[in-house]
Amino acid sequence: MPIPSPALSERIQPNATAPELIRNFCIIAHIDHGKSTLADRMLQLTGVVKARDARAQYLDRMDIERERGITIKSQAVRMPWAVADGAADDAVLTPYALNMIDTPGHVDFTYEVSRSLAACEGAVLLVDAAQGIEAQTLANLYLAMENDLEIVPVLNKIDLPAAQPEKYAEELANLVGGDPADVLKVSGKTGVGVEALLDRIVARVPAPVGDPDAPARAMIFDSVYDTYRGVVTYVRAVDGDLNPRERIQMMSTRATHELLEIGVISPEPIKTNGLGVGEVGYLITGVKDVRQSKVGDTVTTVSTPATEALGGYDEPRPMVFSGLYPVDGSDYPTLRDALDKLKLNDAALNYEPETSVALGFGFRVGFLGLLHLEIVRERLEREFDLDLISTAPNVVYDVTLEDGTEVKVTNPSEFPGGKIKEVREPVVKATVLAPSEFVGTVMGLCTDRRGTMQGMDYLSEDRVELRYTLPLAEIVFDFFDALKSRTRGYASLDYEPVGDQAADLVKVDILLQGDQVDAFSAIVHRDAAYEYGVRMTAKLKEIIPRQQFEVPIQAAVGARVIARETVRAIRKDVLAKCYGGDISRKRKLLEKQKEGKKRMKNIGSVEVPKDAFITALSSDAGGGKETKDKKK
Ligand SMILES: Nc1nc2c(ncn2[C@@H]2O[C@H](COP(=O)(O)OP(=O)(O)OP(=O)(O)O)[C@@H](O)[C@H]2O)c(=O)[nH]1
Repeated sequence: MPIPSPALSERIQPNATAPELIRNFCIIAHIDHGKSTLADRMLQLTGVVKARDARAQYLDRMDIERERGITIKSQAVRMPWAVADGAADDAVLTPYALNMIDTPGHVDFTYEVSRSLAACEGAVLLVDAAQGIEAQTLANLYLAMENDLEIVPVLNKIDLPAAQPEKYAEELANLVGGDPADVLKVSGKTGVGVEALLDRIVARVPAPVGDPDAPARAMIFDSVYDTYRGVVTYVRAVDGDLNPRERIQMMSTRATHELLEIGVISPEPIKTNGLGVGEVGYLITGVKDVRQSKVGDTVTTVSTPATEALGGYDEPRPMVFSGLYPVDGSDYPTLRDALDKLKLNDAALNYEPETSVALGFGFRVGFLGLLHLEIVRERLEREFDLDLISTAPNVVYDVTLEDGTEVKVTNPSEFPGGKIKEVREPVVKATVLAPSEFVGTVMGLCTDRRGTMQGMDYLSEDRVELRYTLPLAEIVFDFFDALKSRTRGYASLDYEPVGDQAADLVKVDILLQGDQVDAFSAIVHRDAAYEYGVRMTAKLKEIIPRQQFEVPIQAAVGARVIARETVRAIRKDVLAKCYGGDISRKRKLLEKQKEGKKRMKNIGSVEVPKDAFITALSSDAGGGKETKDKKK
């Protein structure tokens, strides 16, 4: 006989914190498969968020996150959930504490995803019942399996008319192993099946294990800058315990801090007397900069320090660089202050001043990827009221000269002109999932973008997984856009950096009247140089206003000009007053005019309004395509 379901109010009593009553889990999903909606529903069901306080995507706190409907920073919430154990007639309710760690879903933030996963014992693998498995479903699943997490497969959005729960339950069961009948079917929107999912989490996700008597060790999986409280560090305690007023030490840097406050989020911060084995909560130390509290680092106490850190951590490594310039040059100091402030909250942000002939004073900024670039730019414009222009994004190149000197190039205009022995560029391992009818199309695109095929698998009859190695630079431009448009939006993409490779790359310079315009220099494959040159010169011809003299626009590789356009001079009609007259007089006037122009050309320089550069750059920048697509 099934155990009668207890009343909801009985199930959400405050709960104990013994490790065996704790379940730490996260939800992993492809973008837009409904992770945040499901998380909201869980918060509401467990009484953590009262219905009247509920607002869409409670966990996504940043304005940008809410507007775009994406999760950038992970957050952790504790929820009470009691489960009936024992026989039907004398069932007792056991109160559990469920810690839900919300993870970002976008490729740019894979490192944050993997740290959040390391803080859990289980993962709800959420798949849209109308879409099926997508590239990030796989990428996140593999990350979860690497972390030995118990996977709870779940189909979401079963309320949609287009949902095909039976078909995708089978696909999902094939992927994670198990019976299609075991795949839970829920709707985050209507709440159907969510209680059963909470019960399944308690039943399937293992309780945390750790040694309560060992020196304290807790892993940092997120840290956020708060204007009032300084840095708030989210940790998962593994061994021992952390208590208020203790001095703690960061194991990677050996820096020590006093613990001012310790607590859990449910869903607002609640102070507690400490964090023990398996618990997830926050620490406040008065540190003012997130770089002193690094994601992936291990926290221990100064009095009895642990000797071994928990796993390693990666420094966030910028993959994509772009120049950021204020449209109004006098905003430069504001931009500098704004970047300094943002950096307090974004350990991955990285910048140094640079100047450009065309754009004036600005910064070369390193980002984790294109979405990161766009978010930073948007926050700068919105939170600091700045008008910015960003140059086309590029990756980092390692250049070895013939004399053995090695140069790291983050700005194409600094690409060395001398004798080059080798240029290396970053490559990624890309996974594309697409309906099988598009296999040829996807292969064609990847080959065009210098990809090398690594493998291909059929996930089901009509869905294929293609694996390629591709230069990151090729993805940075418009790969995602091209992929989506060629597959009518059905393909999905995920990629991760896997090192670098030597490539035949050249720098294409754009010259106006013989002068190099730094903002337009680009590093491209030798075979693509001509096309880039022709495209840029044609575009500039359209936007550069006509001058008193002729302006040549050239694209050059080294000293060799590969493309040329000319902005015609405004020709004053010197013959206007010359009715009739003989041809020699006309010729004389024209000769004289030509002389004058030559002089002007020599002494004058091209006057190009900054707007023209801005137009050219903004229509060329590859940024933002992924998010634009997402917003649909
Ligand atoms: N019909 C229906 N729509 C849903 C359901 N769950 C989510 N949605 C919708 O799907 C869209 C994406 O949901 P989100 O919860 O923002 O998706 P997400 O996975 O959190 O997205 P990221 O945070 O960007 O990874 C939204 O428009 C939701 O309203 C559901 O169960 N049924």
